[in-house]
Amino acid sequence: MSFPTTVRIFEMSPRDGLQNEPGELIPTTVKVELINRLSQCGLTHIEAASFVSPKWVPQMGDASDVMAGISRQPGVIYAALTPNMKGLEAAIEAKADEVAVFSAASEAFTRKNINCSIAESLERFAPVMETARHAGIRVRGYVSTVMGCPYQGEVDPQQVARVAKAMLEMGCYEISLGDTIGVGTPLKAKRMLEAVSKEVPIDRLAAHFHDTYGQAIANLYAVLEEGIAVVDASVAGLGGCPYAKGASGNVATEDVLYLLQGLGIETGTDLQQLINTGHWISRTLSRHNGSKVALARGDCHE
Ligand SMILES: CC(C)(COP(=O)([O-])OP(=O)([O-])OC[C@H]1O[C@@H](n2cnc3c(N)ncnc32)[C@H](O)[C@@H]1OP(=O)([O-])[O-])[C@@H](O)C(=O)NCCC(=O)NCCSC(=O)C[C@@](C)(O)CC(=O)[O-]
Repeated sequence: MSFPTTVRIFEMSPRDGLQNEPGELIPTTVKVELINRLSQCGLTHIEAASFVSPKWVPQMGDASDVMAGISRQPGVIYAALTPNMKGLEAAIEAKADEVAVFSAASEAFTRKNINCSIAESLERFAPVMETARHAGIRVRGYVSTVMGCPYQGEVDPQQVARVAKAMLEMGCYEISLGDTIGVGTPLKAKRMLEAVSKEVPIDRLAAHFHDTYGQAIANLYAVLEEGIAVVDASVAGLGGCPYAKGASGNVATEDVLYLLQGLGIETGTDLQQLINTGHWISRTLSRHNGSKVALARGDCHE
């Protein structure tokens, strides 16, 4: 395979980036400003909110207010996580452009994350898919723990392939493969992708890599080489997972963009504006900026 000529970045920071932020609840105004700034950078796909139980993920409890507060830009998709019908109904009400259902390749992780088995999660998604289809809303699917699980350890690539296939057959337009705790390495990433792409065409797959072990950029390079053309990333490397202790954020969007620019791959995103946004949100949350590119470029030039 060879590298794709264009890559779509799916920006995760307002959802995956903020859902696990410790301490006080992040003000809705900060989330809204983050999303607006991201859309000004040229990003066209932003996961803006999560309609999950606020008892489980308190930081996402203001999802409806966030969706109501943003300045929607033409051509930008504002997406939301919806684990069940209750979430979907709220997301439709909030005018989410698309939604996402999420399961995992590990039974133990699925139980901790959404309180059911993998099979039950798929059953729960069936009415979500049906209702979203009637409402004309596209549904993305996430498979977590594709390269390792914080509870069960090793994860069989064939199991990742089975769950990904089931979600595709259910009607998900794209399956995002989550290295939830960032334990993957390039060879592992390639082997996992090899197994999954036998069941799901590569142009229906996305890479969602966390950077816990500092391997996310290397892993991305490996899967881009195999033809992956959709990458999930989070500005300033914001994030973690509430049900994956010790997991750090998604790979930083700035670092992904720098890699892609070096490969001559188009994304339509402004790197300097993204760096400024990463510095701004890191300052606002009093948080270390997890982007190496942003740190190398120094302070913001706003
Ligand atoms: C799935 C449930 C709801 C099951 O949770 P449950 O407790 O089994 O569900 P339930 O149906 O018994 O409901 C319990 C309570 O939650 C309420 N509830 C029920 N559903 C909703 C909803 N949609 N929105 C708001 N409230 C909701 C419901 O009304 C009820 O309220 P009560 O009667 O106790 O007052 C719960 O486990 C949950 O919300 N989990 C979310 C976990 C989560 O958000 N994890 C992070 C996202 S996944 C991720 O980060 C990985 C990813 C995608 O990034 C990829 C990767 O990196 O690998």
